[in-house]
Amino acid sequence: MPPSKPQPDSTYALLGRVEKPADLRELAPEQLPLLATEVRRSLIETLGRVGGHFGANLGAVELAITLHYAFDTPNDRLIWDVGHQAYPHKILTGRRRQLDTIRKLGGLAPFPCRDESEYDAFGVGHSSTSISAAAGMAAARKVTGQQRDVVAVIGDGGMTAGLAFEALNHLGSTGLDVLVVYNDNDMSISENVGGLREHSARLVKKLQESAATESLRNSAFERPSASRSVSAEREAGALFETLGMHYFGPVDGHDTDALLAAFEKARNTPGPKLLHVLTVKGYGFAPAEADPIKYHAVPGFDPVTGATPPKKPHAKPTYTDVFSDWICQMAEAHPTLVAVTPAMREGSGLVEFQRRYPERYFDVAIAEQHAVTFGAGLAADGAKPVVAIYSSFLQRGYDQLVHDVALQDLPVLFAIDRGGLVGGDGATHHGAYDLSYLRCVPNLTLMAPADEEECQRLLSTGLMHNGPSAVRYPRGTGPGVEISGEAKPIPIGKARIVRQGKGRRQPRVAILSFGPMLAPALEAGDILDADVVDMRFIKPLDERIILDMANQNDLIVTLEDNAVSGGAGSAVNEVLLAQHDQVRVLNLGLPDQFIEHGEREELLQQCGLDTTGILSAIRKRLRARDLDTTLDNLQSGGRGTVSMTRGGSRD
Ligand SMILES: Cc1ncc(C[n+]2csc(CCOP(=O)(O)OP(=O)(O)O)c2C)c(N)n1
Ligand SMILES: CC(=O)[C@@H](O)[C@H](O)COP(=O)(O)O
Ligand SMILES: [Mg+2]
Repeated sequence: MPPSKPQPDSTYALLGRVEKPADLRELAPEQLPLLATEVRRSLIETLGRVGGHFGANLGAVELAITLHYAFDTPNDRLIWDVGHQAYPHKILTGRRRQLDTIRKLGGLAPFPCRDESEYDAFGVGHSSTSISAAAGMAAARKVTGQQRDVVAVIGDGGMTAGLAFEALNHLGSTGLDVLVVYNDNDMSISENVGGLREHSARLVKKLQESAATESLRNSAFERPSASRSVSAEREAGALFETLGMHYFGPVDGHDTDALLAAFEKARNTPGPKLLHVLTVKGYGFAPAEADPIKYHAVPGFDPVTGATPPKKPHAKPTYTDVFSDWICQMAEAHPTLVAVTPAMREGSGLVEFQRRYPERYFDVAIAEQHAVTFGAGLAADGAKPVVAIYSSFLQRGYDQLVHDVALQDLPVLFAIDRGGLVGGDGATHHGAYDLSYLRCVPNLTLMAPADEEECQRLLSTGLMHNGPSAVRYPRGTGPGVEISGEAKPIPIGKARIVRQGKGRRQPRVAILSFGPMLAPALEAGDILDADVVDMRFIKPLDERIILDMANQNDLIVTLEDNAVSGGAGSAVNEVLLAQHDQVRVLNLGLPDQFIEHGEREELLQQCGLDTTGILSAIRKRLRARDLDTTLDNLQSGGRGTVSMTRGGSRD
């Protein structure tokens, strides 16, 4: 049966008729402001219920409408940078009715995703990729002979990254016809920082002074009127013009007529061009305009008052809170300690640190590569840098970590948050590879705490260590272990046996757990009467404990919330292959595939990394004929062979 046609929705006079951009193009330009109001209403109503990225979406409503109106999507390519502001685009491209599934297991992806819609021209999640991708598409158009426009939309935060500048520098010299829409709301997740931001802010101020400022609505914000001084315009564009881009703007990004006129003008100017658009983060919802940091992403809220659910009393601290307390405490004792964040102050737990030690706090903007090498420079000349960074964003600073920090053996401490599965942000944001990509780097001490107290102690271990080190912890809360506050360093490379099997069961099993997997490891260990070890260090490994466990057990199980390929389990395998030849090994971790979005617990279950999945994988391995054979072999005094099984998914 053909799919039934969606019925027009009477809740929304115009939006109810828009199932795809072609419907939108049937509307008259004068109808677009009303459509914008309806898209905004839909966003507020839906995200109030289910949560998600919010403020940036409210700010990009008119942009999404007018871009789809003016350009022939999906043939014309529309690339959203980061993609956290692409909900209006999803609404207008046939996904309005599924918006309440966004970020949930099996639901809409958190960001544009090529598998989800033909309108999602490029998959995103990490920032500042859009101009490079657009340039690539424009170059592809040239060699394939396709006819299409290519448009990238990038925010002022996204524009601070080296990658964006690399792309502009290249694009400007190519002559390729690409429109870059620079969506400037003077905000990153927190306040945007840096010279480009200051330049832009000066310009807006000048425009406001040079024209009769008009308050477009009854809002806390005032934006520049259409008339502006020629010199201000020239100044605004100078940087981009220097790089070879035609500069247009700035334009009021909430004025649909102004946007359409600007697109028309840009379209008639061939070559690489940049349209500077001024918007307000949270536009149209007063609480979000007043507090864009809080409403960047929300758990849900009251659609009238904006009130968000109160924090539960006695809620456990998150690992981010644990880090936050630790770094403030350490800063008191270590006057040369400095904190570095690439634009993730809130998420990385540095709000209080900045308040107390503003002179030792560095937000370097969305610039992970620079953050890491900046840390190397700090360390080279005697400061104690703590680079607080999300696991998946550190991927961008990998060469800097290897070349600038580790190779020179510089004492930079990486506080790596969001290790393992993060939940609703999905495949782009899971910290699924850090143990793999870090454990091969010489000189680096790599640690993963199993609980809150251990997190502080390992952070201190790293801080006291005269070489590069990294402590990697997950998003959200831990098991709720009481924190002593002493944050005493742990001897490097020392694991701890948390549970000793009583030898009641045969074959005997030892579980070597890395980081937050200790809780399910212990549950499984209780049921199997297994030895359970909290490894704490991925590098250097506690080889003594590994070999003892191999000598005392028939099966070694390694457990981690990192990719099983090349992860902590692989490190254990290397030790056993080199130094032991009579033990079976089962490696459990994330499978060799990209993990989608959903609740962290749901995803862990899907990967077979909850207690049930772990037990089932171990039992399957114990039942396996080759293990029985080896056991027979061992019992009869023969030599078995070391055999590795790589797990990751459920039986
Ligand atoms: C490489 C990378 N670093 C950090 C982030 C986290 N992040 C997501 S959105 C954002 C702010 C982006 O600011 P902007 O581009 O101005 O968009 P706005 O939210 O203001 O619309 C940041 C830092 C990311 N997604 N990717
Ligand atoms: C889009 C983006 O990259 C950030 O907004 C990210 O979603 C933040 O994640 P946390 O909620 O884990 O801080
Ligand atoms: Mg911004």
